[in-house]
Parts: sequence; C-alpha cells; structure tokens
Amino acid sequence: MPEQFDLIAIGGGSGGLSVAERAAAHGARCALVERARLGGTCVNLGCVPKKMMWYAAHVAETLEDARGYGFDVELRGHDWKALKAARDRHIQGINDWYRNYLADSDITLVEGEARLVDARTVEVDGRRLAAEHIVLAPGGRPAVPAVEGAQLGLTSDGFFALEALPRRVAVVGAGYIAVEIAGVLNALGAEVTLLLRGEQLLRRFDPMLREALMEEMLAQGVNIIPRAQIGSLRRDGDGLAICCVQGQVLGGFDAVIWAIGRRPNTEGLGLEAAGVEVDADGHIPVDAYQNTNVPGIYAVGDVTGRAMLTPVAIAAGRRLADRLFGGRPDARLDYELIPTVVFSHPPIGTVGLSEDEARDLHGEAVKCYTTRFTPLYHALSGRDTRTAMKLVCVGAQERVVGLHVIGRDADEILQGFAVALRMGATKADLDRTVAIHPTSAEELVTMR
Ligand SMILES: Cc1cc2nc3c(=O)[nH]c(=O)nc-3n(C[C@H](O)[C@H](O)[C@H](O)COP(=O)(O)OP(=O)(O)OC[C@H]3O[C@@H](n4cnc5c(N)ncnc54)[C@H](O)[C@@H]3O)c2cc1C
Ligand SMILES: NC(=O)c1ccc[n+]([C@@H]2O[C@H](COP(=O)([O-])OP(=O)(O)OC[C@H]3O[C@@H](n4cnc5c(N)ncnc54)[C@H](O)[C@@H]3O)[C@@H](O)[C@H]2O)c1
Repeated sequence: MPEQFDLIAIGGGSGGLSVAERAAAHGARCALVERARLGGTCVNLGCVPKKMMWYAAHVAETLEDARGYGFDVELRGHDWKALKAARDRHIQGINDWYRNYLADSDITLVEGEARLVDARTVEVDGRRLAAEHIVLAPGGRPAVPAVEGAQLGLTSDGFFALEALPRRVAVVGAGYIAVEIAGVLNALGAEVTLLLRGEQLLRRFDPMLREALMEEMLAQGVNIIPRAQIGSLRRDGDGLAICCVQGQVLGGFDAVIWAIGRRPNTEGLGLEAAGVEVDADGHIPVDAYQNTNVPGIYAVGDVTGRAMLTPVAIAAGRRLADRLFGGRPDARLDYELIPTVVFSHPPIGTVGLSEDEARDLHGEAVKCYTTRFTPLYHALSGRDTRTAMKLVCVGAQERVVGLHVIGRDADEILQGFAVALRMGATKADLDRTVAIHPTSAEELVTMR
C-alpha cells in the first residue's frame, strides 16, 4: 500500500516548498519530493548566488567610485575563491534551514527522483506515495544549443561553479541571465563579449530600457556583437573559439557561457502515465487556478512557462494551497502587473506594459512621460552613467499601466510603485504624492 497524504509536491524549489508549507499550515498532510538540494534553482543556482555576485560587482564599482568621494583607496585584488566559499556556506545554511523547517512543519521530505505512476500515485526509488492532490513543481534547467562543441561551454549552473574569474569570456544570449552574468564578470575585471542572436538586449522590455542598457554596457567596455549565429564551439590552443555561421571566428576565450533560455524538467516525470499534457516546448499548461488537464494534478512555477520568477512560483503555490485546504475556493494568482528587476549594471526595474504593448492595446489613448538624469551620487563618483525613467499612462484619467526605470537603485525603487500600480494609481495620484528629496525615486512623482 502506498503511504497516504493529502498533498504531494514534486520539487523542493520556490513553488513546491510554498505549496507544501501553506497546505501544511492549513492542516494538510504533505509530502515533498526533491532529487537535489532544497531551495531549488533560486537558492542554489539562481537568485541567491546571482545576487551575491551582483553585490560583489557593486562593491568593485563602489571601490572605484570611492576616489571621487575623497578616499585614497588602493585595490590589491579580489579573491574569487574566498567569495565563492562564503557564498556556498551561506547557501548551505539556507539548505539546512529548509530541512529543519520541513521537519518542524510536519512535512515529509522524500529525497530522490519522483515519477508519476498514475494520477494519484508517485514513485520515488521504489517507495510509493499517494494523494488526492499532486502538485508538479519540477522547475527547469539551462538550455544548451544544438551546435557542435556546445558541451565545451558553460551554462549559468557552470558559472556558479567557477573557482576563478575567467579573464576572457563570451556570453551568448540577450535575456536576463546573459546581461546579468555579463555585467558581473565585466565589473569584476573580465573582458566580456556578449553575442546576440538579434539586434537587441531584453527583447520584450520597454525600448527605453533596451536602448539605455545597450548604451551603458557598451560604455562600460562590454563588446556586444549583434546578429551572431553560432555554428560551433571548438578548442583553440588553451582557450575556446566560437565559429559563427557567417564565417567569423572569435577566439581566445577562457569560458563561453550559454544564456539562451531554460527548458522545463518534464522528461522522466511520468506525465504520460497520469495523462498530463505538455505543450510543444515541454511546459505544462495550466488554467487560471493552476489546474492541469488532469483533475487533482496541478502545476506551479517555471514548469508552467509563465513569468519564470521566484515570487510568482511562491505566490501561485500559496494561492493553490489556500484554495485546496484554506477554504478560499476562488484563490488564484493574478498574473498581471508582475514587477521584475534585471540585475544588470545599472539595474532595471519594470512593471506593467511597455510603451509598445500599451500602444498596441490602447492606441492613441497612451501618453508617456520620460526623464533622464545623472543621479546625485554620480556627480562625484566620476562614473558616466545616467538614470532613465518612463511612465506609460492610458486614457483621460492617465492611469499608470507601465513604469520603467534603469539606473542606480532601480531594484529597490520598484516595489513600492508596483503597489501603487496594482491599486490603480493615476498620474495625478503620483503628482499628489510629496517627493522625498534628494533621491532618484522622487523623479517618478515630479515628472512633467
Ligand atoms: C541564474 C538565474 C538567476 C535567477 N534570478 C532570479 C531573480 O533574481 N529573481 C527571481 O525572481 N527569479 C530569478 N530566477 C528564476 C527563479 O530561480 C525561478 O523562477 C524559480 O526558482 C522557479 O521555482 P520553481 O519552484 O518553479 O522551480 P525550481 O526552483 O527550479 O525547483 C524545482 C525543483 O524540483 C526538483 N526536481 C525536478 N524534477 C524532479 C523530480 N522528478 N523529482 C524530484 N525533484 C525534482 C529540482 O531539483 C529543483 O530543486 C533566476 C534563475 C536563474 C537560472
Ligand atoms: N532577475 C531576475 O528576476 C531573473 C534573472 C535570471 C533569470 N530569470 C528568469 O529566468 C528565465 C530564463 O532566463 P534566460 O536569460 O535564460 O532566458 P530569457 O528568456 O530571458 O532569454 C533568453 C535569450 O536567449 C536568446 N536565445 C535563445 N536561443 C538562442 C540561440 N540559439 N542563440 C542565441 N541566443 C538565443 C533569446 O533571444 C533571449 O534573448 C528568465 O526569463 C526569467 O524569467 C529572472
């Protein structure tokens, strides 16, 4: 007989942990299956180590800026190994914390690879678990292109495993991960080449953000090569060479990093046995309530292919548990107005519609306000970098449907404004708000 639970979560990342944690708080008997380290991508190979590397880059920049503020600083180098060791220790602490937390919450942790046997049963290394409700939260993994020699390159996972700063690096891609890794490596002293398949960075973002980031990265010395179609990767003496389809060969790299998107972890999950459908990319389609096509089986997080962000996986998991066990039959996550930050250099904060999206939806009713300025900090830092902001407003009321910032502190500025947009703020509401001076954020309530 299988061990009986009310809910089984497959995956111990942001989505799986959240749904199990909330369901257990509602009194459900829960099991969580994880095949690797607790915390999933975000904790082990995503947000957390990434943000620490971003902070390291930030410190490097601050040390350079310090001279402008009168400090006589002499930099004697950077110990990458020490940084990595400290980062790994911190992450191990989070892994341990989760293990204790699951035990304290009476959630049964089952370690191993989960596979559905049927719509109510999960098998893990021969052990059978059954539940009325099964939540699929297996996340994803980095994509690697189908080109000769691709295995010579790294992915974001390999980036976090590096024991030393590679001196010359090629990063392939134009999305979140490509610009974040390129920015960190550049700030820490590597010579970085960013190869784009098309013309632009961050294709679906507001054009102001895309253009400003491109300008900033070029000014910081990142070598950006547009329209690069990669044919193969090969060894080149001690290093690596990229051969482009157009015939160009770029050589001498210590590392090549693929940052070309992620693939869902749906193979080997036994989805066929339970009758769960996947789409052409392998993602699991869900309705507004995270239901898959099979009653009693749900999916949350990156595996659904929608807004692949940790807080989204967490919120979807919690809403689902509230719906199933918390007496809130209508609980569901609203996927509109999800704020997001790209930890580029400088960072980007964005929520709502880009100007292009707003114009497609609302045509002539769209009015945008923009500003670009040098933040006060940089008046003395000597760093030639600016902040750009845009409000996208709609209709006679000028409801703010999009808010975009690139520049110092954009990452921390955004959250409060995201609340305002969710509450339906208009331009007049922002204008009525007294500014905080001197800050960069005050520009958002004083735009003309
Ligand atoms: C480099 C990088 C940086 C990122 N930075 C940010 C950021 O700054 N902010 C942000 O919001 N998001 C960021 N993300 C995205 C974020 O990490 C994901 O959106 C989030 O982790 C998704 O959570 P999840 O629960 O869906 O999947 P995951 O966190 O991937 O968890 C899935 C878990 O399931 C396990 N698993 C898979 N299959 C099985 C199986 N068959 N049996 C048992 N276990 C299984 C996996 O081992 C994994 O631990 C980043 C991602 C990357 C790669
Ligand atoms: N700060 C954050 O919140 C953060 C950070 C990292 C990742 N993430 C999440 O993880 C997801 C995955 O990140 P990502 O950067 O891997 O994906 P992405 O979808 O953001 O970007 C993928 C990029 O790769 C390019 N590309 C695809 N195939 C290619 C090919 N064969 N050759 C060259 N370029 C190719 C695409 O044009 C695109 O620019 C993100 O969409 C985001 O949801 C979030």
